[in-house]
Amino acid sequence: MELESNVNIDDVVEQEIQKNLDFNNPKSFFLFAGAGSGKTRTLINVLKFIKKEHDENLKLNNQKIAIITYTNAACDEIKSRIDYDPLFSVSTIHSFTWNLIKHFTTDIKDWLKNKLKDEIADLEDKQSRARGMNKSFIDRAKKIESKSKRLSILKNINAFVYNPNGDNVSKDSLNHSEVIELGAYFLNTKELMQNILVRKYPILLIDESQDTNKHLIESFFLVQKQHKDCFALGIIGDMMQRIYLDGKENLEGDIPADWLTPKKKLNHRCPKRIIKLINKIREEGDGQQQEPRSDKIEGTARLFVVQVPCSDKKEIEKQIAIKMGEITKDEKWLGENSEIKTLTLEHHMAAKRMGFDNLFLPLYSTSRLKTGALDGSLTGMRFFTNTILPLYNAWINDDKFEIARIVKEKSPLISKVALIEAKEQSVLIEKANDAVLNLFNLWDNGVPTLLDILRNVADSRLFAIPDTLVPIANRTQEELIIIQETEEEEDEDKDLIIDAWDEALLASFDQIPLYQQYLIDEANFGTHQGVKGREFKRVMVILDDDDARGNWFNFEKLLGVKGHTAADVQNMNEGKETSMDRTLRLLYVTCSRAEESLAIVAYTSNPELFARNIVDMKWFQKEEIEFIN
Ligand SMILES: Nc1ncnc2c1ncn2[C@@H]1O[C@H](COP(=O)(O)OP(=O)(O)OP(=O)(O)O)[C@@H](O)[C@H]1O
Repeated sequence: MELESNVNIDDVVEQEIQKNLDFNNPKSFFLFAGAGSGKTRTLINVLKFIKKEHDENLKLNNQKIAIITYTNAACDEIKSRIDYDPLFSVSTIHSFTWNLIKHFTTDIKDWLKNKLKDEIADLEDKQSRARGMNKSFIDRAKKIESKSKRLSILKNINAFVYNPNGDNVSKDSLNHSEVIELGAYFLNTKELMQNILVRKYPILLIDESQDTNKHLIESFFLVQKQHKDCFALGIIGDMMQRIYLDGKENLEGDIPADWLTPKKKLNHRCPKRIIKLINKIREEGDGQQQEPRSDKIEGTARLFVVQVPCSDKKEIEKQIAIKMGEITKDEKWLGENSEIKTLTLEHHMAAKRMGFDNLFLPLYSTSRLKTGALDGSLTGMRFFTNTILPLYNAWINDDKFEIARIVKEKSPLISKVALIEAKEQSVLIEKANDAVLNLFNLWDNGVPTLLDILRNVADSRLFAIPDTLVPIANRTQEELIIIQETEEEEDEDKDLIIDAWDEALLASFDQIPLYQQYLIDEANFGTHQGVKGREFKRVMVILDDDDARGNWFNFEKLLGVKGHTAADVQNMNEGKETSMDRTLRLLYVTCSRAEESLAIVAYTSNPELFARNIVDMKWFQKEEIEFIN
């Protein structure tokens, strides 16, 4: 008997949202949409409906619909699918927030003035209690100096600048987190800002809401609450796919009772077997379940359990791919031309395997730098990836035009102002050329460290040094000696961010292109974060706590091979997030990328127990598990 098709069962979700898009009485909604449920398609259909039904009215009122997505690529995709219609303003959270606040120069100045004053007072207080000259003392002095300088030039700024995709190192610029903080602060405290928002955009739709900055999400919730009659929020997301630390925990639980909460049931991406697995994984989380499309294939999921310690992991994974080729009869698992996406749960593992760990790990292990290290937005990192690396590439390709273009665009030595003020412009240009030559002399004796490069650029002033790196770049010889001599001292007031950078900058410059490749996900090897929203026919998910290090993720604990620590138990009792929650979510995200077949490779100290637990949890059947010793 032919099974009845279910492929249209989610049409009601769009209809429900559309029906409630009444501009005289708008209803906010939280659309629950699990992996592969076609969020983008729903969003586009809703936008097309708005265009058809409300275009004229919106134009008459000079209003637009705002859509916030997570990445520039997602913005481009949506814009192209709505034919670049100006009725819709599609942007990332950073550019949306900046457009909202950018004309409030005086208010931004006040906010920044207070923030800098507080920070300086706090640093001075610590300085006054310091026991003597040591690394922390020197670092703090540099920070006081640079913050005081920023404070003193505030009054001269006529307008702030900010580029969501840029370096933001000029004196009048704001950085990414300042823009987000300002947005949330203004929305919470300024009625005018709220009115501007709701007047301009009667509907604000937020995609990937689980990873959108929690402070801003809360501010948008507040605006909605205070402007219910003329403003609706549409939040689209899946809490099981929350990856960044910035996102709001338990977003779903905070949705007001009068909102619509439609749910998509279908998964259009994965085959039946894999949906069964991700449903089981999800049972351990929020319990939401999906249905496969009735026209989907069965697909394949296999678990390979590897005893650790073991030798060559690369070879083991190669053999597993061959086995998957035999099981699935799919040649693309095999050989040189195989098309497999290997995903890891942990960035640590990816960094180590790809060889940029010295650079990445110190930053990634520091909680305030973690998200920036993951998405490549740290200004300190961008200095190397977006200025030095392109310059270096131009240098090895002997591309003089490109070198000149980068220097012209970025060097304060030949900035417009400097050239206007100069008596002889040619002198400045020569100085910039010498600085470039001098920089590349560093490569004469092998690949320099990032610290060598930083110091060289700080000396020549070829490029502006990002604020975070200034204390490190400007250390004098005497200070370096004191730092060396006092390095081992215990100091509870030490600056974790500077310390992390101190360690990261010891990495060789060679690690920058590898990190960059990882960021833009060119490598065949990725992590959950790089593959957000993507899909691949064949997926190999690697679980390896040994390589993962640290207590951020731990699949052996999740699967009962290792016991919970006292801290885990305490966190669980207090309802706080644990490494098991995070691991579960990442497992869900990675496994749900597979369109046809999936191999999970688990490196574990106790293969028998691991396999037994996983069978008990009904994630896999015995026949689907293979042991590798
Ligand atoms: N109504 C539909 N009919 C057929 N295919 C669909 C439908 N909706 C989505 N798809 C397809 O299903 C796949 C998953 O869709 P999409 O990537 O938009 O899901 P998603 O909700 O963003 O998933 P995730 O959160 O896992 O990234 C895509 O290949 C998409 O083209």
